[in-house]
Amino acid sequence: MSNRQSQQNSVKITTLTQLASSASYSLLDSLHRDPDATSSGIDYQPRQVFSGHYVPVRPTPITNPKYVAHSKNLFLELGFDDSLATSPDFVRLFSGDLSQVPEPMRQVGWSTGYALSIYGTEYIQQCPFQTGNGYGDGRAISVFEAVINDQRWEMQLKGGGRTPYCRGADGRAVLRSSIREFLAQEHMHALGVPTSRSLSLYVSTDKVQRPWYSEDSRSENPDILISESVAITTRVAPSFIRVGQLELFARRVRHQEHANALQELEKIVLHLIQREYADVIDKELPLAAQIILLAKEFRSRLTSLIGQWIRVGFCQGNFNSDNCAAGGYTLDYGPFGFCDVFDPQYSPWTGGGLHFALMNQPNAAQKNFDSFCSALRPLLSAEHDFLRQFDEIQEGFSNVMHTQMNTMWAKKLGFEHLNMNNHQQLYNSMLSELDKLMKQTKVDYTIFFRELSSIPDDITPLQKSFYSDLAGGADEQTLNHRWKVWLDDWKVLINISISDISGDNSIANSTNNNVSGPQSTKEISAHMKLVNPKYILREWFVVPAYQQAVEGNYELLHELQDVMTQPYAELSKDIEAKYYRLKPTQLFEVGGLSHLSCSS
Ligand SMILES: Nc1ncnc2c1ncn2[C@@H]1O[C@H](COP(=O)(O)OP(=O)(O)OP(=O)(O)O)[C@@H](O)[C@H]1O
Ligand SMILES: [Mg+2]
Repeated sequence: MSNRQSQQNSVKITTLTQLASSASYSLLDSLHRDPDATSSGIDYQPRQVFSGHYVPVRPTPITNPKYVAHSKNLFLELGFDDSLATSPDFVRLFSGDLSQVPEPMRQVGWSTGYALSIYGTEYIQQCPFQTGNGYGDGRAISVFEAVINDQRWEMQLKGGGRTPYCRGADGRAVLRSSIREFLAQEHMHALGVPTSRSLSLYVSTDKVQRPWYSEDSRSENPDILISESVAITTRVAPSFIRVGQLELFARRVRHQEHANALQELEKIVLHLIQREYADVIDKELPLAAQIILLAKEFRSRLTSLIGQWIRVGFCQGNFNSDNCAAGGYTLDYGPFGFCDVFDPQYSPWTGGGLHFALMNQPNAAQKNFDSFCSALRPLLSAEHDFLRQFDEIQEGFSNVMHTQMNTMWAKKLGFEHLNMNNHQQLYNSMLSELDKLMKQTKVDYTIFFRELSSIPDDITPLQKSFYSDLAGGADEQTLNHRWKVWLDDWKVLINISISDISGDNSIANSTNNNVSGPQSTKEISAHMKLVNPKYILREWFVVPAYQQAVEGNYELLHELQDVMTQPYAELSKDIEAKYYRLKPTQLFEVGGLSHLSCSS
């Protein structure tokens, strides 16, 4: 019986008391508490936190919490009954009120400090004290950790109120940004991209002021102040340890800030291994050997993650080390976006420049990996052999990243099983012409690859993805001719890959050494449709959903939730007409819709 079936058949959790019995607070019980913190968790003023791994914080509940949405998929995986999402105890806890939770749940949550590196450069100015001791979870508060179906989960409120790291801000998240994060997390999971997950979303009657864009504003930055409802989303992950968190402790070691600095670094690293890498790293190994395995595995997860992001056209517009989860999954859906037009320089965040643009994400990831390595290095200082291996792992990042990207493109184009050694030249020229054509024609990335996945007879279906209005001076006839030639070349390769598999040609050097590849174009098409999604969470789908939600109508939000958790499926004609289409030209360049200045 599959895991999912056994969960469906087992008795569902319907009360918070039942859920409480799975409580297991590994972080609170094995890491160090800030010695200056009070255990009551009434700790809302910005202050410096000099040591310890976490600060106990009691969330500040939102007033009149009202149910907006929950993730049915995650509920199913966790064995939660859907009714739990609207049960008073559950709503109370996940809207920030811990005062009545059943034992052994704890009435105090926790927030963690972290450091920040932007594209590999260490920053401390972001911290109000200019020391780095005031920077961390300013509005994220974890409230529960549990082992459910043999898997450890941490549940964290986003927008749960102020913490010592709030830097004078209000600790809140608005409904708009909460809906974006809520939808995106479950969409990414359905796309098969590792990510934090969404549990629940509650809105309040409380309002806060936020800078935003006036209607149809073309301005880069918000130009008005608006009043918005606050909300709390709960996100769930095996841990929320960020690369920036490891850096914080490593910097303290480097600057010899206190006597326990090295011990705190070691503890957080071992804790990370247990939370995120227990299945691949034996905890009985010496520390240095564990660190080598950790670096190797994180490199593998991170490079694979970036390949997956690019596969689905996802851009993490602010991929700093504090937004880089050390478990190797996607975290912090602030200024993120899925590209409509294929543009290597696509970046949804106006402040991200080219650093965090779509096709520069491998480089941004490498910078975060370098920050990760420099955080681990103090733990290897006396271990020369291990240090050499560690250097090799760090230096090997770009090669591994390159291989991941090649594999990703091969899969996206239906060549999972092509024997590259025999056809490299043909393959390379096909790929390079595709790159040029996609840029010159201005294709819709999702629609193009989805249409290609049907292995069309001619270019007519592909033309559905062309933004002809944007192609500027390009000569349409010449482009169409080039597309015809390209499609023929691509199909020659597709046919070769089928004969490679069915014939005697050696498969030993194929991209993944798997001999049981597809035997027909039909099978290749089916494979491609599992790699190239049909439905993608475009920002201009989300905007009307949150605009409606602000009025108390969640219909569009729930429809999007439904569609975007089945991104590879063929859905109804109505849904197709609504969600499988080009971005309307008039929506390009509109602030809040085509770009964002911050996560607010
Ligand atoms: N309204 C707010 N109140 C307090 N702190 C905030 C607020 N908004 C952002 N921050 C803090 O500013 C920093 C940078 O924000 P960023 O947009 O990267 O993160 P975020 O979206 O709040 O959170 P996360 O990375 O946890 O998903 C974070 O440390 C965050 O906690
Ligand atoms: Mg962040």
